[in-house]
Amino acid sequence: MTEHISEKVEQGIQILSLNRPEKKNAITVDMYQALSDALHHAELDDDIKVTILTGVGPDFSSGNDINDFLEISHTPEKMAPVMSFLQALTSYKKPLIGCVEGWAVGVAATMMLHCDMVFTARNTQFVFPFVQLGLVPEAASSFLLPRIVGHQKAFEMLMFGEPIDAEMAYQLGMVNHLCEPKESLCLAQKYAERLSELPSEAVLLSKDLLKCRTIDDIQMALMREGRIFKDRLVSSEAQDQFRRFLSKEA
Ligand SMILES: CC(C)(COP(=O)(O)OP(=O)(O)OC[C@H]1O[C@@H](n2cnc3c(N)ncnc32)[C@H](O)[C@@H]1OP(=O)(O)O)[C@@H](O)C(=O)NCCC(=O)NCCSC(=O)/C=C1/CC=CC=CO1
Repeated sequence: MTEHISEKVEQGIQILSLNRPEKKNAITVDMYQALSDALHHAELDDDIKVTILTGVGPDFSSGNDINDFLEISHTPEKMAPVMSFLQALTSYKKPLIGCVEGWAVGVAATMMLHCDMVFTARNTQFVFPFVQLGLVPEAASSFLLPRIVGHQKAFEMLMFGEPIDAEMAYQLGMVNHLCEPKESLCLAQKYAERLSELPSEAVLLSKDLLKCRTIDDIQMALMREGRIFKDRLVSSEAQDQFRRFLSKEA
C-alpha cells in the first residue's frame, strides 16, 4: 500500500481514500496498484461488506497524474496497474459507494460511473477533459455515460469537457444524494452501515442481477477504449497538452 492511499476497515465498511491532497489527489501508477490490491483483498474478506471510495482534503481527485501520462507513453508496461484497477473496479462484486467533494476530473469522474451509490457535496465539479487533452474517454465511460445521461448530454460532456456541477450531476442521474461540503463521507457511511446490515448474500446476488446484463459491454468498451487510449497517449496532440499543463500554460 502506498502512503497515498489510506485504508480503514471498521464494522464491515472499507474506506479507501486517495491521500495526496497537495497534488489534488492526482492518481499515480502506485495508487492504482494499491487500490486494485485493496479491492481484491476486500472481495476475499467476508468481514468486508461495503467499500467507500473517497479523497482526503477538499477535492476527490484531479484524475490521472499527468507526469505519469508522460512516463507511461515511453514505458507502456506501466499502464498495467491502471488496467488492473479498472478490471477490479468493473468486476467488483460488493457494494461500492463513491463519495466526492470538489474536483473530480478524468478517471476520478469516470470511476463514479461504476459505483452503486454516489454522494457528492454541493461544491463538486465533475470534468471529463479527455478530448481537450488529445485523449479519448476511458474506464468504459463511452458506454456508461450515454446510458446514464443520454447520448446528447454525454456527447457534450465528453467533447467540451466543461465542469458539470453537483446539482446538474444530480439532475442527470449521476448522483444519489447531495450534501454540504465536508459532509459527504458521513452521509456515505450512514448508507454503508445500512447496506452492511442487510442480508449479505441477497445484497451480492442483487448487485449481480443489476450488473450482469452490461458487464460484457463494459469489458468490451474497456478493451476498445484501452487500445485507442494507448495510441493517443503518444500522439503529439496529447503530449503537447500534458507539457502545457505541467509548464502551467493551461
Ligand atoms: C482544475 C484542477 C483540478 C485544480 O486546479 P487548481 O485548484 O488551480 O490546483 P493546481 O494548482 O492546478 O494543482 C495543485 C498542484 O497539484 C498538481 N496537479 C493537479 N492535478 C494534477 C494532475 N492531474 N497530475 C499531476 N499534477 C497535478 C498541480 O501541478 C499543482 O502542483 P504544484 O503545487 O507543484 O504546482 C487542476 O489541477 C487540473 O486541471 N488538473 C489536471 C486535471 C487533468 O487534466 N487530469 C487528467 C484527467 S484524464 C484522466 O484521468 C484519464 C485517465 C485515462 C485512462 C485510464 C486511467 C486513468 O485516467
